[in-house]
Amino acid sequence: MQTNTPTQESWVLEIRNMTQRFGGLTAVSDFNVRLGSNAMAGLIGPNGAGKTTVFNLVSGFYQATEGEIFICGKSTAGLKPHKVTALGVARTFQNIRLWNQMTVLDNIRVAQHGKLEYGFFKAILRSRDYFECEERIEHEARELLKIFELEKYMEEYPTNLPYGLQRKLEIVRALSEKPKLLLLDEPAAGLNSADVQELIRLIQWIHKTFDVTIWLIEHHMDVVMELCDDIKVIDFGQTIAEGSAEHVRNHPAVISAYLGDDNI
Ligand SMILES: Nc1ncnc2c1ncn2[C@@H]1O[C@H](COP(=O)(O)OP(=O)(O)OP(=O)(O)O)[C@@H](O)[C@H]1O
Repeated sequence: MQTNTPTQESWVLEIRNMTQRFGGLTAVSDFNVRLGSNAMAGLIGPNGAGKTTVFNLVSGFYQATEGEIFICGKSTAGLKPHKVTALGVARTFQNIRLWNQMTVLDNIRVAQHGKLEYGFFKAILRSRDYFECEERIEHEARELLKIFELEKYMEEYPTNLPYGLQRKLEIVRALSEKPKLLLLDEPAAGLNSADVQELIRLIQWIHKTFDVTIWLIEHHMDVVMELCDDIKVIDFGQTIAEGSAEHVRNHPAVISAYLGDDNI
């Protein structure tokens, strides 16, 4: 999957020959991908195909059994998730993972602490750096919530928000980390059709407005087909097709993988 044809070093994400085994099960097999800056790509496949495993590998939750992953040319080998985040990867989850004991505002503020410019001692000593940094984080969090029209929920707890807004908040939280690569794992899961349409518009707007590469897993085919220029299809961990929505939709291997599934 190649988008915007940048030079070799400037792929936002490059995965080379990645394989992931869990005991005797090969969840992902010889997987390759290249995403350039500002790409909007999709990863689809039937249940259990290996999609979330790919995201877990890219975001450092798993270390690949074989192969390599590069974020903007830097290898993620051996890096813990927070170090991968620092390289510019942010994600959302299939099942929303917000911090429900914190307010909406604090969810955004805390997410930004991965990129703090002051250290432990400056925090203890309450130095000027500490206060300036905290002020900036608070300001940015408020601005972001305003931009996404969530400011009236700032002091609410996430569970008090309608489900569609919780999904949106999770995306905003991921964006607050200023990622170069945003991984969205089934953002439309559980949404009604009106909310799905709103989500499509939201993702299109984010893509147009922010300098970020978006990679999306989604079971709603209309969402993937409408949003993504480039779609990769996997089944039992193997890549079975890739290309435009039109190409993938009519590919015999894809039709066969989804046979009996009304979604395609
Ligand atoms: N930590 C793990 N340990 C053992 N097996 C795992 C683990 N994570 C995933 N698997 C297995 O790997 C395979 C791929 O799972 P994965 O969750 O990546 O699929 P998926 O395409 O995201 O599925 P779905 O669309 O249903 O979410 C499945 O057979 C799953 O049971």
